[in-house]
This record gives sequence, structure tokens and C-alpha cells, in this order.
Amino acid sequence: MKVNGYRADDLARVGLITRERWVMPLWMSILGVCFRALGRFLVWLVRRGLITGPALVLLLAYGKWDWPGPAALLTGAVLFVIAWWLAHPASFRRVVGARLLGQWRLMVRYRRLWRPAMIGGQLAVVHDEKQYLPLIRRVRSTRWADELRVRLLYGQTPERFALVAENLRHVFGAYRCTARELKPGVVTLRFYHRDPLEQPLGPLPIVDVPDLRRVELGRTEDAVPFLLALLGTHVLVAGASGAGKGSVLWSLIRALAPLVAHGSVELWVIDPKGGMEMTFGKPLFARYEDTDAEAMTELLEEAADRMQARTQRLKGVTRQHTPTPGDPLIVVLVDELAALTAYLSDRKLRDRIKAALSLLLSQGRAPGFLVVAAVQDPRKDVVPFRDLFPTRIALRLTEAEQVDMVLGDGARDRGALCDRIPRALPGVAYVRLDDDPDPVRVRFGYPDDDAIAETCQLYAPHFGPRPILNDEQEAA
Ligand SMILES: Nc1ncnc2c1ncn2[C@@H]1O[C@H](COP(=O)(O)OP(=O)(O)OP(=O)(O)O)[C@@H](O)[C@H]1O
Repeated sequence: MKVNGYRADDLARVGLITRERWVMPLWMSILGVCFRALGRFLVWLVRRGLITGPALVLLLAYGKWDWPGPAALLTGAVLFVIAWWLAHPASFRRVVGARLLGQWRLMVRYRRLWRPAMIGGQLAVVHDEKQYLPLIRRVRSTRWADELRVRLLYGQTPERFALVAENLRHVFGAYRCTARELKPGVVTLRFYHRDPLEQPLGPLPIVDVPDLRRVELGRTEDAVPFLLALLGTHVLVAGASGAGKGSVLWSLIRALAPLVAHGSVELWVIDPKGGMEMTFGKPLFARYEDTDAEAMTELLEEAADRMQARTQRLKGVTRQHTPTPGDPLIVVLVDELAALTAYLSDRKLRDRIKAALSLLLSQGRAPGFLVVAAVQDPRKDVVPFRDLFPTRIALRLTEAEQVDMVLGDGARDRGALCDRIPRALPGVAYVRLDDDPDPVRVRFGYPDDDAIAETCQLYAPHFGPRPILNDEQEAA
């Protein structure tokens, strides 16, 4: 035998060091193969613990008590399952239903098409002539969607999956697919097969004692209530004409109505479009302006002054204001912000408005001043301080570029397709909350005129809009 042109016997002479080859005996190779197969079988058993665990228990019971053993166990288990289902259907669906349905969908849908889907999406890796596929670790399903937990191959990122989410949804026949990182090396793919947001919601029921950290405004794509935290934030609502901005604002006003009646929330409302939208709610509003630009400016400046006075009062006492009837959360609500920041012809008023809004947005969160603003056109020259809104809601938008303007960089790549929301689905939006980069798809409740009139009747403070006092007057 020759190595690099030398005879093997001469290698030591030319300075190459060789090792003696050790040949593994056949019995040891066979033992190794057996151990590996056994290990794989055990892993397979553990992964299917939902089936193999109970089967093992039944087998043990049979060994100990013969047939009566497993029969008694099965009867007990069936009774337990029925009782659980009847007593706590939600937890039953989450713990048992989602797993069983997930296993079923894995078998009939995902296993079959996983390889072609990964190859088509260029997510399969070939190394040393061997093909590797990202591994499905588990599947949980509801009647609306399937959630797949997938182990990434080395070198892959969740963004790679997000980029081909559109390809994947076509393979698996879903109307939408999202990919998000669960933890390093693991991505969650969600395939939505039925859309719970297709049907309009109508006005949501009003909670007697609303929690400002969890205000219900609509439903999410997973058919659960959409809850928004209103303490310590500002909310920007963007959408084309007819996209449903009004339904977001009215859902919010209705949800806050009991606190308005209680006095722990005050609504200061500006409708620069002449009052077509917000006039109906006047009895609920502590301050309201819709035509006079000077008066709208003064309202905003007054809010900024009160905010600064409250900041001085709370300085060193607390870091987050707690709303009470004497010291309410002040919600400054502006329908069509662009009318104040861009379309107003009087430049001086525009500058005063921008100054007051900048103050409220940059300093108002901690002392309990919340700005909620709606806008049709989210461009920076129209809404110069859009980055100061931690909570952004994007309804249907006219152009794809507007999505990232409203929801932040990369939001569209992460699945917020606001420009593709059909006109037939007003009130459908993508929401980005400050602590989560992944947008949530929701539909807001739609309070019609009757619901708004009823809200005013039930919750308007009896004393009418309160005079605005400065902090010293209020203390007195
Ligand atoms: N959440 C919703 N669910 C069902 N239908 C809705 C919803 N929101 C709005 N709509 C329907 O869409 C219509 C337009 O909605 P809305 O007036 O709120 O849009 P907008 O974005 O405020 O438009 P504009 O900027 O022109 O005022 C409503 O009259 C209503 O019929």
C-alpha cells in the first residue's frame, strides 16, 4: 500500500508518524447498533407519552389484577375525562383537546408534506450527501389554527422561516402563517386555517369595574379577548378611510365609560374633522372641541400644563400615577391627528400644538396622561412624533410601506399585512405592543349609534362636564 507516493513500510523513515489501526470486532458493532436502536425506541416512547404512558399503566394493571384491573382503570379515566370536560371545558380543550387534535393534524397534514415544504422553502440542508430537515417537536391545534414547535438546523434563524411563511402557508393550505422565535434554536410556526375575525363583533359588553391594565377591545385571531393595557402608554391608531378607526376609539371610550362615571377617568376629546365622529359622545367628555383651532390648541396646552403640575406633585412620591376620582387618568383623544399637525393652515397654532403634544407624549405616561390619536396618513411629516407612541394599531392601510411606518421596522416581514386587509373587514388590525416585536391580528368591537347613545345615557357623569381646575384649586 502507498501513502503520498511512499510505501507504508517506509513512512517512519520519511518522518510521517502513523498509528496502528484498531479494528472494532463485529460483536461490538452489532451491540452498538442495538443500543442505538434501543435508545431511539425509548425516545420514541417518551415522545408519545400520551399514548405509551397509559398503555404501560394498563399493562401493569393487567399483570396485577387481570382484566378487572384495566377495566376499572378505563372506566375511572372515562368518568374523570367527562367530569373535567363538563366542569372546565376551556382547560380541557387546552390540555387534552389541543394535544389530541395536534397529533391528528401532524399525522394527516404536516408529516406528509413537511419534506417537500422544507425543500421548496429552501429550509432543508444537504451535508455529506445526507439531507437534514428542521424537526417538528410538537403540535398543538385549535379549530382555528395549528401551532408547530420546530427545532432549527444549525445556521438557520427564525427570520429565515418568517421570510418563507407565505410559501409554507400555501403548502399547508392556511390563510396565514407566522413564524416567531420561542427560545434560541426553536421557532413557533402558526398556521391559521379558519378566520374567527371574519364575522363582525358588534359592541362588546361593558365591564362594571374595568381594569386599566387589561381593557377588552376586541378579539384576537386565536378567538380570545384582545386586552390592551392603558396605563403607562400612548396609543396610535392608523388606518385608511373606512378602515374602522372610529370603532377602535369608540370601543375604548365604551370600555372606559364606567370609570368616567366613577370620576377616575376623564376624556378630553378633539375631533378636528368638524365633530362628525365624536359629537355623539359629548355627555361623556370632560372637555370637547371640534371646530375652533385656537380652542383645540388651548385644550392640548392645558393638558400639558396639568401634566407638568401633576409631575411636580408626584415627584418623589410615586413613579406611576394611580387614577382616583379626585385625581383621574386623563385621556386626550384626537380623531385625525394630521388635521392638527399637518393640515392646519395657521403655522403658529400648528407649532403650539406640536409642542404641547410632544410634551404629553414624552412625559405624560407616568403622571397619568394618555394620548390616543387616530391618523389616516402615518408619514413622518404628517405625524412627526409617531415613535413616541408605545402602542400602535394599524388597520387597513393603502400602501405596504406604511405598515413599517406605523408598526415599526420589520413588522410587515413578521406578518402584519395591513395593506392586504380586505375592505370587507373593517375593524381588523395588527397591533404591536411595546414589549413584543410580533404583531397580533385582532378585530375590534363595533359600537353602532344605538350602542353609543346607550353608553352616554348610562354612564355620563350626572354633574356634566366638570370645570377644569388647576392643581391648587383642585386641592382646595
Ligand atoms: N370593528 C368593526 N366591525 C364591523 N364593521 C365596522 C367596524 N369598524 C367599522 N366598521 C364599518 O366600517 C364603516 C367605516 O368605519 P369608520 O367610520 O370607523 O372608519 P374610519 O376609519 O373612522 O373612516 P374615516 O377616516 O373615513 O372616518 C362603519 O360605518 C362600519 O359600517
